[in-house]
Formats: sequence, structure tokens, C-alpha cells
Amino acid sequence: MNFGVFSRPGEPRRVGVRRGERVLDLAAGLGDEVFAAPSLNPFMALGRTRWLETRAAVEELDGPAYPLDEVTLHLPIEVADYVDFYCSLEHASNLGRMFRPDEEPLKPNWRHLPVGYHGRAGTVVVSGTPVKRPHGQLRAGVFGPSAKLDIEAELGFVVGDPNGSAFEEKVFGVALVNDWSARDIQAWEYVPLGPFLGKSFATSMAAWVTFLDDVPRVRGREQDPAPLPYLEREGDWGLDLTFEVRLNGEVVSRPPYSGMYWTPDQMLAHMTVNGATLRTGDLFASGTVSGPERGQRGSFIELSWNGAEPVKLGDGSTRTFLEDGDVVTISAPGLGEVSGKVG
Ligand SMILES: O=C(O)/C=C/C(=O)CC(=O)CC(=O)O
Ligand SMILES: [Ca+2]
Ligand SMILES: [Mg+2]
Repeated sequence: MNFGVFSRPGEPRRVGVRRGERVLDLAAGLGDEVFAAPSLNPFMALGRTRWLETRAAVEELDGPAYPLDEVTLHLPIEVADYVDFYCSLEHASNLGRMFRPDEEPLKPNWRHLPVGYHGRAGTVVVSGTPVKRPHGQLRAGVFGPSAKLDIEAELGFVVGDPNGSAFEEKVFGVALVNDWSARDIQAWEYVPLGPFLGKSFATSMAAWVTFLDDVPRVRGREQDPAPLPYLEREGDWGLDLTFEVRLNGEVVSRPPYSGMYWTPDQMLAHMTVNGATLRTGDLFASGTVSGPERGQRGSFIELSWNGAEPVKLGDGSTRTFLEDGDVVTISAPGLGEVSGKVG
């Protein structure tokens, strides 16, 4: 079940559930104030028992529904903190090879913990929001528009109830994420503290948060070495999803989520093992989803090997990084899509 926030012209925002090409109005249909809110946060804070009761009630609901093209979809959550992980072995290896060609692609810590960084919660935007090409320092003494604007196809996990005990009591659901990245700004600025302005200008998320129980699960990928006890898996939290990345309508990649090395229960355990508390609305993303095949890479820096091997498009043109006017859409069955136009 996909939960979102919508409004009709001249009316306030409220919570809805997607049903085909319509959105069901939960505020009107269930008559509960918690859905007459501009974000999912008040509902998510109620906890898993209420999530399950609501899902059962919505399945029976025949309340007011509006065609999607007659409503505006808004950012579904008030983002508390935003964390971005780096959980794909293939993506991490590829980026290591390009950013640090003289070193081992994976840093010594990579197989021991899910590497991550804190991103910028205030620039998370809803699917459909245009993304302006960022300006910044591109190398020593050079300032200008990024010439290496890129995408990162990711899955975001939304914390609903910080007081839950098991993973599924804390995490309400998932949403597709595009962590837009300016590779030239990033490559110059990131040493030694990590990503900063090269990624903080915009992160797009889908308008729909898919309830966790509705995401197909598989066993997580084998890990070697076995992780420390606090990172032991809580269950089969590999997710059986295949993304589709489209550039101007044309499929350029199909990244498989099921091959991710670190699973979301491990990300959450790691994020909180130092005593850091959670808040309703925390968003943590998986990092770029890339598989072993070329056509499974979740970023253009990988697809074009940092520009050296341009991607061939159907109309005979080629692409290394994004051009103004490009529209990138990432979708997955049952999850909807996250889309954005450059410019
Ligand atoms: O290896 C690096 O220095 C940088 C890696 C990234 O840009 C990846 C990042 O943001 C995390 C991810 O999306 O996997
Ligand atoms: Ca990222
Ligand atoms: Mg970003």
C-alpha cells in the first residue's frame, strides 16, 4: 500500500493512499484527524499496531477518491534527518576505481560496517521538482556550473516510530530516492570529510511511501567476514526489487536491489549503535544500487565510466553526464517513481 500527501486546488494537504490512477482521501474516508495533516509524520508516529489497523481499514474503504491528474502530490514526510549509506559492493568498487585509481577499490572498513554520511534533510524534494544544475568549485581556482551532474538510484527507508523495538516496528516504509550528485564538485571537495556541496543541492524522493510489509523480501547477500554481533541480521531483509532508470523515456539501466551487500536492518543498527536517537521522519537511503552488469549500474559516472565510455542512446546520440532539459525517472514495480528534470 502506497501512502502519500495530496491537495486539491484551494484545499489543505492531507494523507491519501494510491489506488490505481486515483488517490483515496483518508482524512475524509476514515474520519481521523491524524490524516488531516500536511505530512505522514503524525500517523507514522502512532506505531505499527495503528499502521496495520489502518492498512486493513483502507483495504475495505470505499471513500472519496480523486484522479491523480486532479491533485498535487507533495513531499510525503517531514524529513527529520537524512542519512545516505554506501551499501552496494559493486557501486563502492566502481567509485573506488574511478576516484582512487591508485588504491584498493574498497577501503579496509567497507566489509566491516555499512559506511554512511549525514546528508541535508532540508533539500529533500518530492518527485517532479525541477533540479537546478549546481555551481561550485570544480577544481583548484575554478568556479562554475557542474559539468558532471549525475544521478544515484537508491532506496530510502522512512522511520515511523522511534520507540519500536524490531526493525519493522521502527521503519514505516520505503520510497525511491534519486541522490543527485555533482561529480566534479564532489571529487574536489570530499577529502577527507566526505560528500558535502556535491550532493546537498537536491535529493528527490517518490511521492509515495510504500508500507514495509508490501515490499517483497529475499535473503540478504552472503557476507564475508561475518559482521560483529550488533550487525547480525534481524531476518531476511534483502528486498526483491529491480529498478528501472530512464533518461528522457529511454531505459538506460536496471539496477537489482536484491544484491545489495548491507541490508536495511544492518543500516539501522549501525546508525544507532553509538546511542544516537531516532525521530519520526528520519530518512536513511541505501546508497546507489548497482549490480555486476554494465546495464545494472545506478549512476552515469558508472554507466559512462567517468565519461570515458559514453552511453549510447536510441536516437544515435550519446551521454556521459546529464544535460540541461534531461528528465531522469527511476521506478520499481509497486513503488511508483521518482522523477526530475534538470534545469
Ligand atoms: O567513493 C566515494 O568517494 C564516493 C561515493 C559516492 O558518491 C557514493 C555515495 O553518495 C553513497 C552511495 O550513493 O552509494
Ligand atoms: Ca548517494
Ligand atoms: Mg543528494
